[in-house]
Amino acid sequence: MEFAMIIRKKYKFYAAHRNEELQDKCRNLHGHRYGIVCHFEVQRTGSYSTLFSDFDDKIGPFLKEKYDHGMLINVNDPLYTTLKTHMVTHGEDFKLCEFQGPTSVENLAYKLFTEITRMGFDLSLLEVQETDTSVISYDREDWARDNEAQVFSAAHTVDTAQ
Ligand SMILES: Nc1nc2c(c(=O)[nH]1)N=C([C@H](O)[C@H](O)COP(=O)(O)OP(=O)(O)OP(=O)(O)O)CN2
Repeated sequence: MEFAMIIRKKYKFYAAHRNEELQDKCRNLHGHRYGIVCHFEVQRTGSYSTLFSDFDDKIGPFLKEKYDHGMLINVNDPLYTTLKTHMVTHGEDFKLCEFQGPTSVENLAYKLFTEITRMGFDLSLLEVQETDTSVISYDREDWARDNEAQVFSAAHTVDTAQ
């Protein structure tokens, strides 16, 4: 007999960003320790369902490579062009994690949900913690709505290269 259950896995990465559209302290370049909790729906047929390592072997390295010690940046933020110019003129290679819209935690959740789903995992809920006091819970319905609304106008250019 097969039945569904949930496995919860936690990850984290450190990244810089800013909220260029907000008229407060969040406009400044600053950093966060982003805490990610993935709720995966898995099928259980015996003593084991999906092994923890099946998640860790893919998601851990992905977050390390694409996000950790990088900068989340809206490609429409003028700072993006400035950083790209700096990289060319100074021969530096910053880790820029490109968003097609503001780097809000809501948009980060959308992007991560998309990327993790495209890896073949069945996410039912994603929690993203940006600060000590703020966590968002983002589920399948949120993702379906965001896809429908095309939250990023070029939403489906999300980079999933691994
Ligand atoms: N709905 C959202 N609100 C805010 C977002 C967001 O992505 N979505 N982001 C921010 C900023 O990134 C900010 O860094 C976090 O702000 P804040 O909660 O004010 O963080 P603090 O830990 O500094 O809170 P204090 O209570 O002032 O210590 C803001 N809002």
